[in-house]
Amino acid sequence: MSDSPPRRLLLVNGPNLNLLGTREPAVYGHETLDDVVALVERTADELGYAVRALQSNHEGVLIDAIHEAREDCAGVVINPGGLTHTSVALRDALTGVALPFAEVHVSDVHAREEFRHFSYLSDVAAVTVVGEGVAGYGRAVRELVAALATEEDAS
Ligand SMILES: O=C1C[C@@](O)(C(=O)O)C[C@@H](O)[C@@H]1O
Repeated sequence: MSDSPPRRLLLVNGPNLNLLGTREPAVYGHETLDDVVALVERTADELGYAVRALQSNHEGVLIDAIHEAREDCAGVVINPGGLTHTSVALRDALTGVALPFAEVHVSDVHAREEFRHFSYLSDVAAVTVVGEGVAGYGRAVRELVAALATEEDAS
């Protein structure tokens, strides 16, 4: 009999997302990173999941946290910030631990500069939510948990 998967999600916010609320409010709105964490915790809690939240401006710190999540998390909700458009290493970390993940962007990256249109993560993400503001993190949690349930049913 296999152990049931842990009821915990890792929430990862990458570079510059600590500035949410004051950073380019016309693009990212007025809600803060604390608001993001509270929303993700509340939504996950309703679905029976705990959350470990991490924000870092350093790619290696994000990669280490993703590696560690393999030990005790069922999935990852990640806004990689600018690393979305540049980081093969972050993609490799996520595919390497083989945890289903939801990619979130507060802004509509497809309606912005062309260099934001490409994501190194989207084709391997279980869920992608773009341009719904901070509320998009809530949707990402719900859709990721639904994907995890489908996976569990199939196993
Ligand atoms: O830092 C960010 C934030 C972002 O991921 C978003 O949430 O809309 C979009 C990225 O292009 C940008 O570099």
